[in-house]
Amino acid sequence: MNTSYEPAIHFQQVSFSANDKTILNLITGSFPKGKITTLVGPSGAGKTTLLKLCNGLLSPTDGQILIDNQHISTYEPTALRRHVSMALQAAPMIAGTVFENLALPRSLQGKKLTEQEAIQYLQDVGLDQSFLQRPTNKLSGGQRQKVSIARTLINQSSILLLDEITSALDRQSVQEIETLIATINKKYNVTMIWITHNLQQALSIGHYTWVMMDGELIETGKSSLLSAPTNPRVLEFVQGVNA
Ligand SMILES: Nc1ncnc2c1ncn2[C@@H]1O[C@H](COP(=O)(O)OP(=O)(O)OP(=O)(O)O)[C@@H](O)[C@H]1O
Repeated sequence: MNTSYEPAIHFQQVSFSANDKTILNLITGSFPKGKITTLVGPSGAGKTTLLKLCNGLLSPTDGQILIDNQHISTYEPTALRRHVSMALQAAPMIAGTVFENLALPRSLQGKKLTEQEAIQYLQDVGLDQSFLQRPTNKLSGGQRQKVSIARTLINQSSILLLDEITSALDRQSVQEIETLIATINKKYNVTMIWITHNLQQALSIGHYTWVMMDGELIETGKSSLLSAPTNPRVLEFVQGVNA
């Protein structure tokens, strides 16, 4: 990984075990500020576990995690979740309207979101104001993902964790979400860590990539490393995915 970039998140010798099983083993590396880094690797490699360590949903068994140069444990948990937001494949929503879902992050802080602000956030994700009063159970998969992303914008998070947000979507929605993420990344300078099984997506959208296998970080660097891997384990993984 190019060390000339300021890290938004730094892992130093981080390990994580659960039920006597080592899930992550001595992970050291950084996620550059304002850039999109993809996390790729076979199923069970530990990618989601690593993401959960980044926003305090899990705590390391060993090692240190720094968020914006500050030890993760020094953040108050709700402040950390605002600073580091997460969007999931299922885009979980509360029953109710899009507006109620957008207002949720604010209401949890005892604050209000105006309709005008909500419309602005919807525009940011390419949805018009007619969506405001729509029930979330009437949204398509792509629209749900857009609302879920808008909700993270309301937190004004500087770091966004994306866990396979396009894997359940049709081709057109995938393209729309990819464009949206690239636009948000540039517009708000948000650092993004994106788990994807789609190597083409990792190549085209990610600036950097982490390749994980069996709980270890086996390669990091510019995402172009995925197109011509020199590391034999990465090559084997890429050939397996493309087979
Ligand atoms: N709390 C836990 N206790 C025991 N094992 C766990 C726990 N959480 C995760 N694991 C195991 O750790 C490994 C890594 O899981 P993780 O979900 O992080 O992988 P992943 O790379 O995100 O996989 P996928 O691509 O399939 O989502 C898996 O074998 C999983 O079964």
